[in-house]
Amino acid sequence: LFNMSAVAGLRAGRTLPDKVKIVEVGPRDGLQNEKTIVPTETKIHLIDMLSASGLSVIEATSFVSPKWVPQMADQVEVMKGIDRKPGVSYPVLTPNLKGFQAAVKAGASEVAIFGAASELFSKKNINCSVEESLQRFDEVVRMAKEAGVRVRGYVSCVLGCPYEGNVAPEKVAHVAKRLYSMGCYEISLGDTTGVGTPGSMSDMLEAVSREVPVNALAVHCHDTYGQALANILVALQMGISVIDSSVAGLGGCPYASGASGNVATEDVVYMLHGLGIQTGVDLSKLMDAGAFICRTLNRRTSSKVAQATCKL
Ligand SMILES: CC(C)(COP(=O)([O-])OP(=O)([O-])OC[C@H]1O[C@@H](n2cnc3c(N)ncnc32)[C@H](O)[C@@H]1OP(=O)([O-])[O-])[C@@H](O)C(=O)NCCC(=O)NCCSC(=O)C[C@@](C)(O)CC(=O)[O-]
Repeated sequence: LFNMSAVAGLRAGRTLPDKVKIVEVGPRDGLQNEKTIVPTETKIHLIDMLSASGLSVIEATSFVSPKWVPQMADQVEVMKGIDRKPGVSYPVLTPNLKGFQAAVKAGASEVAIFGAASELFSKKNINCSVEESLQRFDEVVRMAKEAGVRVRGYVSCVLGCPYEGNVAPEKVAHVAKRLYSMGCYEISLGDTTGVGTPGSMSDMLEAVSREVPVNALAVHCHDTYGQALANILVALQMGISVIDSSVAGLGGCPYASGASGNVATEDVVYMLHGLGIQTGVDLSKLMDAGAFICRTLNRRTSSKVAQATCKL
């Protein structure tokens, strides 16, 4: 169904990966901003439907303050309730040691720390400066190493900040390098408000990949300006093979007003399969998961693929 010469053209002189790992962030990034509290059973059912679709990484919840993000207050029950499929990783966000300890107690074997390339965003999101956050994260990573827990690192605002505007690629590279040096196995670069374009994505990735090996990088694109798939294609062409996305395009960040959801996982999978890139994901089952959560939340899917095929 896809035009081989166009695919060959996209691949020309580039090394598009044969396989991509999708990090599904819908149950966490997608739901954290929902105004009404989503029942715990719904979250658990969504995660189980997502694992049944073949996704191998599903970010399940956050161990953050319930005063800051009330939607994630049932994190322990979610971790207890999910049917953990062998071979599937269920990372959770942990901003500090308190969150890390609670996550491990709840059975997490992978966590994510989340910093930013912008001072004001850091303050609004986790109530500390970028440097203070890196010191906190260092403690978390050290304890995680002792406990045999893998740590992923996020950098937010890599292509722009809702409070500071432009963010220099060198700033992103600096934070990414610090997270990688402390021991994060993967660094996810977040275009938190979806302002980036293929041009700014390419400039930023060039700067970051001078400091962090490209095979340790992931991109995390919000689709606010409709640029996410184009930006992801640029990342693939630059050798990145880990893509974050959210089923049905759920989400937005509570500390980045106006940010729409992540790029829809369905749309990413459709594009990757069209490029002949393996994901291990069954698109039809994934769309069932998207239809389930949209029906339950009474919201419209943001996935163009789901809209086109009427799996709403
Ligand atoms: C980091 C803090 C906790 C600092 O918040 P703080 O108020 O500075 O923390 P504190 O250490 O002063 O403690 C204040 C209270 O919070 C409690 N507390 C302290 N830590 C925890 C914890 N881990 N879990 C539960 N409770 C905690 C602590 O026990 C205390 O409770 P009190 O004595 O008042 O009853 C807060 O700012 C917070 O929870 N922020 C989370 C914000 C968040 O989740 N944002 C969304 C995720 S980031 C994102 O979406 C972007 C991303 C990753 O997707 C990538 C992208 O798109 O860019």
